[in-house]
Amino acid sequence: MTSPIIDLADVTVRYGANGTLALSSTDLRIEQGEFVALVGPSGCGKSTILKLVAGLLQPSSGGLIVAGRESPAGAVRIGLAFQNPTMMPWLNIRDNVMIPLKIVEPFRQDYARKKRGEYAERAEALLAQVGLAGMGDKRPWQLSGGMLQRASLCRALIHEPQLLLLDEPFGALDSFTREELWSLTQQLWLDKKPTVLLVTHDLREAAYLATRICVMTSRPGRILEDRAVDFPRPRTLEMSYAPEFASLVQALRMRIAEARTAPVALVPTQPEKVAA
Ligand SMILES: Nc1ncnc2c1ncn2[C@@H]1O[C@H](COP(=O)(O)OP(=O)(O)OP(=O)(O)O)[C@@H](O)[C@H]1O
Repeated sequence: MTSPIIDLADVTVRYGANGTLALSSTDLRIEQGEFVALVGPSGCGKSTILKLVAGLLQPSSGGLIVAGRESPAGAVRIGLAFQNPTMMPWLNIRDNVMIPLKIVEPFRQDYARKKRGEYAERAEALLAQVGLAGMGDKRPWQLSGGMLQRASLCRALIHEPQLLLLDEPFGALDSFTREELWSLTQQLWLDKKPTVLLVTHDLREAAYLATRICVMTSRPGRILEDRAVDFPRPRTLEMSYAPEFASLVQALRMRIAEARTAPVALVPTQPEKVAA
């Protein structure tokens, strides 16, 4: 058996001394190439897990291993996309997409030396793949929300991350655009098979995209239920209206409703450090 790319073992996160206990006794193992959706009541700690895995936060107690290391920084190439695709307004879309290549090694050195043209072509190819052919010269304010989110996906993928962290990336979009981007995200995952951790409130989205769905308890969050999603690929919107798909979504909805009304009181079992 291979070791997991992400391994949280009995993790606690408290924000500030005597502050919010966001996670308690949280265990989560994710194997390379999985597409895991984290769902649960609002404020249960989903984004906190993403921040831990991204290396933006340290556990107050418990163990965190990402790609075999205790510190995620530098352990693995990570791509990030959030609900609000923040773009640098002074850069065009192509240059925004290329930002990770200017920052992340080994691309950084080559970017400075010789490969800018080659990288620009890579950005254009990705933009074309997400339906933004010819948009590279536009400024962020010239694009719609859906177009910006597509560009943000390109930026998350341009440096070929082994780990893709998505925090409600489609939450602000209308339902038609959102569903288009599900299909696109599925295709991008099938092409390169990065490990994906997706935080979402949209249970249809989770069922459409994920190989596994982890339902969390209300805060302090931990994994309440861990379900494999076995629908065949590529999944289609038609499939998302089939009875077995609808019953999965309904079961998840019920589970989250239970988690909201019956908060689980948990006491940390190990000495805590305090998160910033
Ligand atoms: N930097 C911080 N300082 C203090 N408390 C925080 C901080 N970040 C998050 N929290 C608190 O920790 C808890 C978990 O937050 P987190 O953002 O991880 O939840 P979430 O499940 O992603 O929420 P939502 O579904 O509403 O986006 C919440 O009560 C939140 O208010």
